[in-house]
Amino acid sequence: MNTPVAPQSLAAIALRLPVSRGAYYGGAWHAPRTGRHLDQISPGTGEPLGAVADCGAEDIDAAVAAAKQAFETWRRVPPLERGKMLREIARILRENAGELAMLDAADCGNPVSEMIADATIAAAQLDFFAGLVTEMKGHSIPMGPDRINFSVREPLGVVGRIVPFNHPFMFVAGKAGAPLAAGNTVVMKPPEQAPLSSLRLAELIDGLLPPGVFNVVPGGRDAGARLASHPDVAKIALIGSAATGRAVMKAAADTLKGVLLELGGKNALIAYPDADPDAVAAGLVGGMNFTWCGQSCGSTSRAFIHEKIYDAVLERVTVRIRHWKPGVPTDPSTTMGAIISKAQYDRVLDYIASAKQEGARLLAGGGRPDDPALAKGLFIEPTVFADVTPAMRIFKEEIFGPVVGVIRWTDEAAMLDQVNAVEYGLTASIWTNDLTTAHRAAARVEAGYIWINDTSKHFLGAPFGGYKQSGIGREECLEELLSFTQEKNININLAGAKAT
Ligand SMILES: NC(=O)c1ccc[n+]([C@@H]2O[C@H](COP(=O)([O-])OP(=O)(O)OC[C@H]3O[C@@H](n4cnc5c(N)ncnc54)[C@H](O)[C@@H]3O)[C@@H](O)[C@H]2O)c1
Repeated sequence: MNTPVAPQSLAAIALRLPVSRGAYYGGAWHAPRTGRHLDQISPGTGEPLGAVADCGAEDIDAAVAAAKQAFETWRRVPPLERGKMLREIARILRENAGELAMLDAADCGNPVSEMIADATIAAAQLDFFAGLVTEMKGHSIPMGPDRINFSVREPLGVVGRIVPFNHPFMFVAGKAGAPLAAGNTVVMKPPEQAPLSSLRLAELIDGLLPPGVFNVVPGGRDAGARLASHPDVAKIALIGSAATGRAVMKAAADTLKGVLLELGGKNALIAYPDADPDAVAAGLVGGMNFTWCGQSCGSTSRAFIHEKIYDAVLERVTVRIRHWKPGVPTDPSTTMGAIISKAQYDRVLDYIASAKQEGARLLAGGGRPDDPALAKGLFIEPTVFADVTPAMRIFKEEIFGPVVGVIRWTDEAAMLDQVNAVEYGLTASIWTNDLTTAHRAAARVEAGYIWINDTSKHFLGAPFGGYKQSGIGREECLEELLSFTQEKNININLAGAKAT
């Protein structure tokens, strides 16, 4: 169960930075062998949050060695015992949800009020996979009266997990659930832009699991690349961009390890003429996840609105969008946070400039907020462009920022071709009151996760993942657990070990 935290109690939570700033592996803290550190800056205020180890290949090697050794112990821990330990971690996350939310708000710029949900979602994921440990089942296969044939599922070994900045804590904690439940050990590489909550997690759960079972190695591309290519890593799972997905897959190829890839999206919202313009407007702004500046893989950043309701929807969008106002992320009343880094901030502004230049009509936002209290942070207003066309950059490329492009359509077949004319295929949101239309559109859209008359929500147990270049594999479901196992078939000759 989620523990709700009232805004007034959030305001009472002090920002508590982790004391440990190195790598956590083998159940202990280690200074980076690279000798390098990265300064952490709060995106909302520009305040320094201290330096964190910038680990590299040597650190990954040491962590993988510790994880490899721990695998021999962890794989023998009875499944229900493993589940019990994961549930205990989930309990600790809930108990410290406010503190962890405050830390992520300061480090990654998402509003603290929403980051509480991240901690509780991570706890729910751990509970979910803890409950699935006995579903790691094999089968028995009929082979005749004098034989028994059956298969069992075993863990893979050391699993490498690389995660991005948009939900640092939720990913670092929640994504450890499936591989650990299945009996693997994990080397986690948190995002270099926001590693503090992962270090705090390691501090909070230190001693709960046998040493080396769960390891955290902060660093950037070097550390990630070594994890992907390491010969003793049995599987590599990435949440990140399509470009990084390609690099990870190439690095994994040398040792033929499996990959699980959750990548980017350029997702479509499709509104049919029978849909209520007000509901569509709410879906359009809600689906953009402006709370975390659109920095969400599932954001529906291309809205295809039928011409019959186009003007009515846009009119309502300009009203509804006022709910999202950039503000200091650690302030409990803030509804929209800051952009993660200067590089990403410049990138988003560049996309806004390109849309203006290419002839899109700016409907809302389009630049920095003018509030002087926000002058030191990386803030961009929620931005809507109307009259976007397929030739424009903002139609095709993932911005990963608070910018949505609205496209007018008349012909369904042509519209669906445009929806599918991008390299991505992660989510889609379809708005209509007609069941036949909804099914027809859902069948045609090339995406792995589709909402009808809804947006953004994830349903634990339902497979989440992408078509095309949005990824390989499915998460948040039983298949995720099974993807961290391998099947062994055993054939018994009942005649016994006798000479014939
Ligand atoms: N499908 C999903 O579930 C999902 C969820 C959240 C974010 N994302 C995607 O993540 C991207 C935004 O995050 P980002 O900008 O941090 O992505 P990114 O790909 O730049 O970085 C993601 C992680 O990969 C690491 N990395 C970078 N280069 C690497 C390399 N060559 N080898 C190994 N690791 C490497 C980074 O250090 C980071 O930890 C967007 O494309 C977004 O859509 C996808």
